[in-house]
Parts: sequence; structure tokens; C-alpha cells
Amino acid sequence: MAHRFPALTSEQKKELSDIAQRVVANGKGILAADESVGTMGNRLQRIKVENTEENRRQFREILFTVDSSINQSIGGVILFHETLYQKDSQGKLFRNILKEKGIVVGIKLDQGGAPLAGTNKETTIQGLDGLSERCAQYKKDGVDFGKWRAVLRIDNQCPSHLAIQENANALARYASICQQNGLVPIVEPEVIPDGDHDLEHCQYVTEKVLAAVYKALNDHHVYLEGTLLKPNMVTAGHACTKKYTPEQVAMATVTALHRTVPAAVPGICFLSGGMSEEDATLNLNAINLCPLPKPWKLSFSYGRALQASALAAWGGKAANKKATQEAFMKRALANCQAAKGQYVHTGSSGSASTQSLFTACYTY
Ligand SMILES: O=P(O)(O)OC[C@@]1(O)O[C@H](CO)[C@@H](O)[C@@H]1O
Repeated sequence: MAHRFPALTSEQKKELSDIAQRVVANGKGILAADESVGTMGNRLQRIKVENTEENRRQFREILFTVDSSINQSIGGVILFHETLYQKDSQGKLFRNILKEKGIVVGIKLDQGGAPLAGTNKETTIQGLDGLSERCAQYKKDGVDFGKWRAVLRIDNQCPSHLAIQENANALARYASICQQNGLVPIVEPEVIPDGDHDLEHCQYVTEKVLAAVYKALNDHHVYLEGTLLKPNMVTAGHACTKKYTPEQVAMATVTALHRTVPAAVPGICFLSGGMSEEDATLNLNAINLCPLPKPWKLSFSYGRALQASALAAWGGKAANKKATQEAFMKRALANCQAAKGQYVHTGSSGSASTQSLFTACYTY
């Protein structure tokens, strides 16, 4: 079929591919600081801090005002709408603080799950209505990439064909709209770790989901060089009694990606999905050492696994700023090393870094 109606000009393609490559250059990854108000409430509750706009702002100010050398490990930060328009205590917009550090600013664009009737409690994600207008405004406000998280669950009859197809199509439609507005879409089909399934079953499901996502992206004429993928690592279910090594997780993960993700995709930035900070780093390191062909950058887009120690160190007290920034910097550096397969576990990680960060049916 002739290519008669090009979706993007060559200038648009160049801009998108440049943005995507900047985010994952030289072992850099993404800080996912895009927790919605509700999710942030759960995080703050754990450290007994009230979920007010001011407390959310204060924690994020501490993260974003960390030393500029953070830009060696963090190439992009995903923000929630509220945070994009917040300022530090000197009145400077967070997004400008990040940009001055050379960090690319992203935004969460999905707007929560809606039930798929006739399935075993499966969902699709909302947010397509008005998305083009929202993207255009965000682009004007300095945003260069978006994120959309679709949630798939392994269970009896799950994920169903309908859930896989519907979420793949929504991700592709979102990706197309982002690109039309100059935003690199981060495509996040998360197979959540709830369940007692083994590693092999997670690999099987992850392959089915990713294959459907790349078919849909192709159907929607999405320019793959101007996208990033944010998948789950292939792991056994949280309640599986059999334990697997980072090397086994890495082999299953890279095998699934190798079978389904085109080499044109510049970077794959894993979510941490409730793994402890240390496990997320060790698994990423093993993935980068896995002896299979890896045509993409294999990096991180962690929420919990970059912020858990920092949150614990902060405890809601301004006096703990230095310790909070040190904890954050430590995880960012460790993950940057892991993204190059150079992380050496010294055994000196604090207790917060080895704690599981799993939450059942993690949604928002
Ligand atoms: O799994 P993690 O690494 O903690 O978070 C991954 C993530 O996609 O899920 C969260 C919920 O949408 C987001 O805040 C974040 O970007």
C-alpha cells in the first residue's frame, strides 16, 4: 500500500526522535514523580505526613533542587498536572528548575481506569477525549513527553483478548495524538505483579500484550523512533512461592522484548512495579548483562524504586533535606550504573532500599 498520507513531517520526526534519545542517553533514565493526589496520599500516609498540596510540593521541591549532577543519571521527569504548575520556595517553576538542569519534562496523560463489562474486573484507561488540546497546551508549557499507563492483570481468564486489544488500541491512539502535538509518548502497558503465577506465565502474557501493542502502534502510524516503552519486567507473581534470580528475570524479560519490540524503538524504561529499590536495580543490571541481542537502551522509569528511601529520610521535616537528597541521588546513580550493566552491589544499602514496595492491585 502506498504511503500517501504521511502522519508526520520529517522535521516533526526529527524532533520526536531527538527528545526520545536525550531521555535515555548514556545510561540515563526517568524519575516517575507523577503520582496522582490519591497515590501521593498513600505514600505520605506511610511516613505519617498529611496529604496537602503544600506537603506534596515540599517533597518534590527537595527532589528537583538536588545537585545538578543528577542530570548524569536522570534524563527525564514525569510530572502530575498539579506539579507542572508548582514553584519552589523562591517562586521558580519546577519545570524551569528541571529544564535548567537539562532534564526533559514529561506529564502523565491518562485519567484513570474504567471497567470493561463482561470481564473479570478488567479495565481500560480513560483520557482520550480532549487529549489533543491538553497535549498542545502542555507542549506550550514546556512539556516534551507524555505517559499513559494501561493495567493488565494475570488471573482466571485474564488478561482477556478484549482487555489486551482495547488497551493496546487506547495506547496507540494516545501515542498518535502525542506525536501530532510534538510530545514523545511513553507507552506503558503494565502487567501488574499480583497473583501466584510463575515466571514463564508472566513471560507468555507479557509477550502477548507487547505483540498487540506494537501491532496497534503500527496500525495507528506511530513513529517508533519517537516513542519510549515503559513495560513491566518479567517476574513471577508476588504470591508465587518459587523465587527467581535476577539472571532468570533478565533472561525472561529480554527474551520477551526481543520477540516483540522492534529495534526502531530507542529506549525501554522499566517501571519498578513494587519491587524493592535494590531488587529493581539488581534486575536492571542483570538485564543489561543478559547475553541476548539488545538493540534498544534498557533503562528505568521508576516511581517507588527511586523515591522510597528518600521519602523515609524526609519524614515531612525540612531539616532532613540533605539526607533526602542523598538518598535520592544514591538510587539515581545506582540505576544509572545498572542501565550500563555496571552496578556493583556493596551490601551497604539502607533498610528502606530492600523493603518490598508492593501494593495489591496498584492503580492510582
Ligand atoms: O511502579 P513504579 O515504578 O512505582 O511506578 C510506575 C508508574 O507508572 O506507576 C505509577 C502509578 O501510575 C506512576 O506514578 C509511575 O509512573
